[in-house]
Amino acid sequence: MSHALSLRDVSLSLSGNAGPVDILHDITLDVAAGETLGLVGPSGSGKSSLLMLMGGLDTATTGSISVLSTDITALGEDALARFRQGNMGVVFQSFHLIPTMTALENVATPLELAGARDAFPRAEAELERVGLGARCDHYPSQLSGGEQQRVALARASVTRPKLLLADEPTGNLDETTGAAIIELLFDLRDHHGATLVMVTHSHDLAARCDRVVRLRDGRIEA
Ligand SMILES: Nc1ncnc2c1ncn2[C@@H]1O[C@H](COP(=O)(O)OP(=O)(O)OP(=O)(O)O)[C@@H](O)[C@H]1O
Repeated sequence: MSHALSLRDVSLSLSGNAGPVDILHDITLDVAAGETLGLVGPSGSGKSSLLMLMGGLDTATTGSISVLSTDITALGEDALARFRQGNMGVVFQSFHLIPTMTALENVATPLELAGARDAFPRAEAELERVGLGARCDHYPSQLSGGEQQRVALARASVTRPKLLLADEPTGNLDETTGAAIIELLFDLRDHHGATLVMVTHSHDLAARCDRVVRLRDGRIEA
C-alpha cells in the first residue's frame, strides 16, 4: 500500500531553560494515501509538535519521516521548501498570514510561486469557497480570528496539495462555520484525493476521520 506519510521511531527533544525537554517519544505511524487522520490528546501531549515534524517545519531529534515516499529528514532546506510547495498545505494554529498582503494576495502567493498565470482568479474562487468572497481586499489585521483562519485554510488548499496538515482547523469557528470548513476539508479528500492529518479537539471532526490517533505525554496511546 502506498503511504502518504511514514514515521519511524521519531523523537523530539528541545532544549528548555532547565535543560532538554523530551516532547515526542518513539512515534511510529503510517498514514495511507487518501486517508483522513485525526490527532487528538490532552493539551501539551505533543500534537502540534508532531504536525510540525510531519510538515518538515521542525527537525526530529531521531528517526525518519517520509512524505509521499520522500525522506524529508534527508532533504536540505531549499529542497525541503520546494518539496513542501509542490506537495503539502499546512494550516497552523497561529495562521502565519503575511500582514502586509491582502487576503487575496496571501491566497494567491503559493499559486504565483508555482508559476500559475491565473493565480488571482483562482485565489478569489478559493476565498469564496471559504465564505470570504467579500473580504478579498482586507488585510489580516482587518479580519476576525475565524476569518484569518479561513484565509489560512484557503491558502493551504488552493494548490490542491496531496497532503494537508491542519492544526485545529475548526478551533476558532462557530458551529455553522466549523461545519462548512469540515465539508471543505473532506471535499479535498473526495475530489482531489488529498490525505488529511488534522489536530483537533472537536468530536465532530474526529468522528468524520477514517482513524483517530491519541497522544499522551508525547507517545501514541495503544
Ligand atoms: N520551544 C519549546 N521549548 C520547550 N518546550 C516546548 C517548546 N514548544 C513546545 N514545548 C512543549 O512541548 C509539549 C508539547 O506541545 P504541543 O504544542 O505539541 O502540544 P499540543 O498537544 O499541541 O497542545 P495543545 O492542545 O495545547 O495545542 C508541551 O509540554 C510544550 O510545553
